[in-house]
Amino acid sequence: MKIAVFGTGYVGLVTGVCFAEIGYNVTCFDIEETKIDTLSQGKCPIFEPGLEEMLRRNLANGRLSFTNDGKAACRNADYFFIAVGTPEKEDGSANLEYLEGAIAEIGNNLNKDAILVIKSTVPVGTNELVKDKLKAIIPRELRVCVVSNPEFLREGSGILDTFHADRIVIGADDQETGRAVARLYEPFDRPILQTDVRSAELIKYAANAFLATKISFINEIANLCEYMGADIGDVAKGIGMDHRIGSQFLNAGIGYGGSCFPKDTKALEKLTESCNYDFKILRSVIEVNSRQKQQLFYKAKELFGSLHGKRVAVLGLAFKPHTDDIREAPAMELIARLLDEQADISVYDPAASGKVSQVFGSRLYYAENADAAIKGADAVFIMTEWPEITEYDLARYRLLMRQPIIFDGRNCYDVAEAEAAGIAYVSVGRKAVNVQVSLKR
Ligand SMILES: NC(=O)c1ccc[n+]([C@@H]2O[C@H](COP(=O)([O-])OP(=O)(O)OC[C@H]3O[C@@H](n4cnc5c(N)ncnc54)[C@H](O)[C@@H]3O)[C@@H](O)[C@H]2O)c1
Ligand SMILES: O=c1ccn([C@@H]2O[C@H](COP(=O)(O)OP(=O)(O)O[C@H]3O[C@H](CO)[C@@H](O)[C@H](O)[C@H]3O)[C@@H](O)[C@H]2O)c(=O)[nH]1
Repeated sequence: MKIAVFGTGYVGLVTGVCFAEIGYNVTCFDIEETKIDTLSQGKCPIFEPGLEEMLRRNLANGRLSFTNDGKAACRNADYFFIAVGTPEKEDGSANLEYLEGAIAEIGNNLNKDAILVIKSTVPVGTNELVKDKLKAIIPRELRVCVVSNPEFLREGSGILDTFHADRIVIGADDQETGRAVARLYEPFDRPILQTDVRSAELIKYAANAFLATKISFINEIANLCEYMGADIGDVAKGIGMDHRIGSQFLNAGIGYGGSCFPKDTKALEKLTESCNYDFKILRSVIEVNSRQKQQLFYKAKELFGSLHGKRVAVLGLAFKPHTDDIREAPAMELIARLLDEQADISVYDPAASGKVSQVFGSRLYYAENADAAIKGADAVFIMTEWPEITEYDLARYRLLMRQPIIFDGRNCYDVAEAEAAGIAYVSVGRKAVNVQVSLKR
């Protein structure tokens, strides 16, 4: 049995590697030649602990291979897993051009009956369009069934999430095809939910929209805490202890980023237009997030008046720890604003500096470590809660900065400790100490 995976981005790579790990024969195809070359040499272009070892192991045992030859990838494949990107278009809707490219490649090279499984996040109704497109290209005697199998892994923990998935959703209009895909997943021994195709497509958007809602909700409560003199740490803990609410995704901060929540919430909003439905909560979630991303900057502006010529250090650039992904990272938006203000910026991230330098080039100073970034700074912004940043000794800010002022978007430090250390400390949803600032309304 042969599995062909289309797309070797994060999802495609983790899917291919994990299927090989449980014993399947997997060929991964991508249109990017350099990516295929790198992967064929056992080098992982993505930062994730453990992924490169698993990649190498399965290359060596012959279960995993990479190619940019579409014909070779398709030949004799029983299952096609589509994991190409579905990025945001300018109007917020999902761009399906990569999906269309993959479908054309498969349609033109198919040589036997197969099952096509769509892992990419796609608007409701896309699987049906894919089915129609394929039907129009493939030889009449061949049969391809299309199945929706949305992916729920998180960046940085993709392998763990695959082997410990809360659920595997399989949407098929033909029960037998759905069961065939379910059997493929049996070795993972995780709960499987079989649904119709449209429900599976919507589950993906609904899950991301719900998680984004939880984040925007707690960020609004954090803002209320600042106005009302409460502490978001205690409030989040107090509500999260109710099992009906749950404690996860209640970390207030500088808004959600990454390659999924921002694009998928906007795509779902766009999708509601097609049925003329006003999804009021979702619209607010998006708005709240965009305002939240600006809060720390506004607080700094209020404090300094002008940031022109100020030495500013940004600690943490990735949209979250344990990844080098900077897509929609709050730090990127902050840096753009600081550059507009003509601040003098040094940055540090354990993994993402290389990617940031491809965007901002020599306009930033890329420090080797946190010490070098904050040395001589007038202000520090903490944007990603990497362990080495959350564990960074408070006393070093006093020692190394020109004046110890921290804008902490991830609530890394205890407020009382920052106060006792004589640091001007501004965090989210907690009282500012040794300084006075207010929120942007
Ligand atoms: N990144 C995540 O954590 C995550 C999690 C769940 C779901 N998703 C969804 O999964 C999909 C893929 O996400 P990603 O982050 O892996 O994307 P990505 O943009 O990192 O990678 C997509 C890959 O597809 C390749 N590609 C484009 N056209 C192709 C074609 N015709 N044939 C073969 N390969 C082609 C690109 O070269 C690229 O390597 C998206 O729909 C995304 O929304 C992503
Ligand atoms: O309490 C929280 C939790 C997360 N975030 C932020 O939310 C964003 C997304 O975080 P996370 O969900 O951990 O990362 P992703 O890798 O983007 O994963 C999400 O997006 C994927 C792509 O669709 C889905 O598959 C996953 O289930 C879903 O969690 C990041 O900016 C986090 O900083 C918060 O601000 N507060």
